Amino acid sequence: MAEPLLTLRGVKAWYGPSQALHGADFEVHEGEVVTLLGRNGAGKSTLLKTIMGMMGRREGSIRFKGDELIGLAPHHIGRLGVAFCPDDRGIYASLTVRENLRLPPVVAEGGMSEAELFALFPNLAERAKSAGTHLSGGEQQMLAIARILRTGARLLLLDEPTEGLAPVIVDRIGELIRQLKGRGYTIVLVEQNVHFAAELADRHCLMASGRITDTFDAATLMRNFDAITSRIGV
Ligand SMILES: Nc1ncnc2c1ncn2[C@@H]1O[C@H](COP(=O)(O)OP(=O)(O)OP(=O)(O)O)[C@@H](O)[C@H]1O
Repeated sequence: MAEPLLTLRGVKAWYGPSQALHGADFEVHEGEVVTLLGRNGAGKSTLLKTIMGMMGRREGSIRFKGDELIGLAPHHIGRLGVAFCPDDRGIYASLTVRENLRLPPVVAEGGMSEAELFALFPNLAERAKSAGTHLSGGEQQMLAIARILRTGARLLLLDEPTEGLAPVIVDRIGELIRQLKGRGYTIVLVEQNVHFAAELADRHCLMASGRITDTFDAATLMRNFDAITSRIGV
């Protein structure tokens, strides 16, 4: 098998004096959709933030396409083609949809144009001039994803994209992730909604106490759904 696109070995990270990752090992191959599942506080969001260089202190090794990311600043990691979509979506209330969309710098060729994005997200096209705060939760999530698709990043780190959204919007996001996979994007998805994750991902990694404790392929999760979901408390 080819080298993974992203490889974490013994990754540790701290919030001030408090350690949140305790030696996480994880890898993702190009074109894969992988979920991080686990109880609240297991370290899923922290793992994404650590990959993106957003944790003050981190140790271990994070290799992306041959580059070591530990020690690099977030903007530098972004320029290598990694993009992060935070769970609070990070939409600027005082900016319009179009301004929010144009905020992150383009880092590589092959990002989607505004016209392509507005075709993919017709709701955003209709609201191009509206302020970020006037969007529904679902529209804000779409905008947060659209924004990173413009940059040309090919590794997308999505933190709970379905959180707090109505079932019809959750379905739309699932469909979007499938389309992105079809276009060859690599996606790491933090998800509490295991039903949603189970239908989308190639692989599932369980986290507990700041480590990856198990990895399952999609078929194994489906076969052992009840046992696995009870382990992660959902
Ligand atoms: N800003 C912070 N300052 C200090 N500790 C934090 C901070 N954010 C998270 N933690 C701690 O780090 C650990 C991992 O949290 P993290 O948010 O990564 O968990 P998670 O698996 O994403 O769960 P959740 O779904 O609740 O976000 C927890 O013990 C949490 O209390």
